Amino acid sequence: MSQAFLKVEGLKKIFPGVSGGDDVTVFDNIHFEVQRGEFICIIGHSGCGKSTILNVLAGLDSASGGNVFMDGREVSGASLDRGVVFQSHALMPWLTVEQNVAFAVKSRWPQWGKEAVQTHCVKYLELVGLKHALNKKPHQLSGGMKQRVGIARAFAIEPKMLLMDEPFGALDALTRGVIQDELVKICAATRQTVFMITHDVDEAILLADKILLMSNGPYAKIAEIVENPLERPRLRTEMHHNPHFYTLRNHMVDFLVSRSHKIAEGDLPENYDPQHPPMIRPMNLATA
Ligand SMILES: Nc1ncnc2c1ncn2[C@@H]1O[C@H](COP(=O)(O)OP(=O)(O)OP(=O)(O)O)[C@@H](O)[C@H]1O
Repeated sequence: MSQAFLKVEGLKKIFPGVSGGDDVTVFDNIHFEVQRGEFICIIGHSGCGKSTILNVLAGLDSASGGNVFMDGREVSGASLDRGVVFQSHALMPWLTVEQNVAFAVKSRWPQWGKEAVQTHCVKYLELVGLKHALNKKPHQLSGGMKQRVGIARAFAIEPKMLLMDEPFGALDALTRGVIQDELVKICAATRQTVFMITHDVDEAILLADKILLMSNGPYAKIAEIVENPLERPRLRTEMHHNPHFYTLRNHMVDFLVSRSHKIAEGDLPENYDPQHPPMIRPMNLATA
């Protein structure tokens, strides 16, 4: 069998207790794999450790145990091989839209000339609908436009893996929908491998190939890996007509409102193996 593109083995994170309190094991024994070109979403209640996992994958935080391998190499420290998009767009306010993207592109390909950098930046800014705003400064942009610049910048460095921590969390529903559609298009065009945190079940169904369901902490677990059966291309405005949509949606909502708590209290399936969390296919949920 071929090696997974990203392999997470036995990941554990302990944060030291505050003011002499006990240490907290946020999660332990986390195992999962991501194949090249896959879009993975992770869903779980606040505080279960999703951002911590993402930061470890990005190389911005270190684990207390376990390993992460990407493309056959152990991840240690930040690298342009992994692009990150956070909820806050983190743009440089003194640079224009194009210059913000160009800054990252020049770091990735320092040998490129001015024209090559410009063509590359414009291509990605066009993909997120910002060709008209190349010369604007961040303070002249709406929240949604700023987030689009962050997304264009992350895709433009063509990272081996893109990590997104609730990128649309701060946006209104309408803007969120428009940018989700753009993300669907840009992923289809680039076949980018993505690991994304979201709290939005519908967003995960629209975007993901697989959804990792994380139980509550401490000692949070990857309780299930849900395969998304909805064929691509998916349309936000039509996918609720797919016969699998509500089965999938109800399964995830049910996890969040009830099973995620029960699992945290120790109510795990008898044959649960953290190294191979149950793989759920919604068309046969009853027997999964
Ligand atoms: N630097 C830190 N020091 C101590 N505890 C921390 C630190 N960072 C995170 N934690 C704790 O670790 C746990 C997991 O945090 P994390 O931000 O990874 O959760 P999350 O699932 O991403 O939450 P949310 O959905 O609210 O963003 C939380 O209980 C948090 O308080």
